[in-house]
Amino acid sequence: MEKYKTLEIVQQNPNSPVFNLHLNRPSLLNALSLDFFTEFPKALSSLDQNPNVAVIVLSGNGDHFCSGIDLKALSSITSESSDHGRTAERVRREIKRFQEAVTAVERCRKPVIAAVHGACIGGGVDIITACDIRYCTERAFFSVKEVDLAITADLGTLQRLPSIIGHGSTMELALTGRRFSGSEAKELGLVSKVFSTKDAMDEGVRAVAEEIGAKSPLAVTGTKAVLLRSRDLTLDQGLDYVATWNSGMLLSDDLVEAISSYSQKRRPSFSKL
Ligand SMILES: CC/C=C\C=C\CC(=O)SCCNC(=O)CCNC(=O)[C@H](O)C(C)(C)COP(=O)(O)OP(=O)(O)OC[C@H]1O[C@@H](n2cnc3c(N)ncnc32)[C@H](O)[C@@H]1OP(=O)(O)O
Repeated sequence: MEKYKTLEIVQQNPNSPVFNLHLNRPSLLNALSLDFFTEFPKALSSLDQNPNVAVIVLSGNGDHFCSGIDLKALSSITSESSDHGRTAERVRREIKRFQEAVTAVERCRKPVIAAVHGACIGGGVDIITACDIRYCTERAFFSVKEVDLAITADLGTLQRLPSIIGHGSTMELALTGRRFSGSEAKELGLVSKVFSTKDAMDEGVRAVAEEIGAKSPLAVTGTKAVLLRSRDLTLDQGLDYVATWNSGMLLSDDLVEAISSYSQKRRPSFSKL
């Protein structure tokens, strides 16, 4: 397994297709450094390419999920030179690079589940809104904090959060930057479930991930791909897209196995992707 400065990949059980990806700068509450934006897409791509991986669980080492952009990294990308045009072009390129790093979660064919405890602030919210499923603990707290740093949030929250919790709630959270709790995140639909403790969340999320990991990899990756694509299409275009997708993917060994295991009353067994 590759080594990273800001991340850690753990396979808890060698027979399991569930891999954990940990944000790993716990002394700085997993603040997102420049290295993170290079390493995160690399780590996701390596998990995506690894046939032993079916599901990825993203969480934070230490007491918090993520305290947002590393405030030192932020000052390094905005440092001024005398040429405003060139400075602006460089800053734009950096923002695009950071955006691509977050979008790597969506580019990964395999489901990525966010498990949030403690703080999930700014860039942390950008990351979890790109994830496929979100859970948190009772002590988790969230903030779309950018407005308080005089920043228009630019790594995906303003684009992805509305389709998760609606335009009005996104506007209110992004304009106020206020902190909200795990239970409010559940009420809003940002997370699917709130667990009482981190241990309970780790166990509950692992069970969900194992359940998804035992399903047809073709159907799981197809579901992720089609749902994400359909978000940005009209209904008719989305239906057309899935018809074309399934004309290529439906007639698979997985379909034969799903039907025969059902009639033989046994658990299906699918080959890796
Ligand atoms: C181009 C732009 C791209 C992206 C932009 C993204 C925007 C954002 O992400 S906006 C959000 C930025 N983050 C914040 O404003 C959060 C700052 N942190 C906090 O508010 C608090 O740390 C806390 C999360 C509420 C937790 O508080 P507490 O438990 O009291 O811990 P602390 O003592 O404050 O922190 C411990 C240690 O970590 C350092 N630290 C925390 N957050 C960051 C950070 N984001 N960047 C750098 N360092 C951070 C903090 O300074 C402490 O370090 P010491 O050396 O011990 O002082």
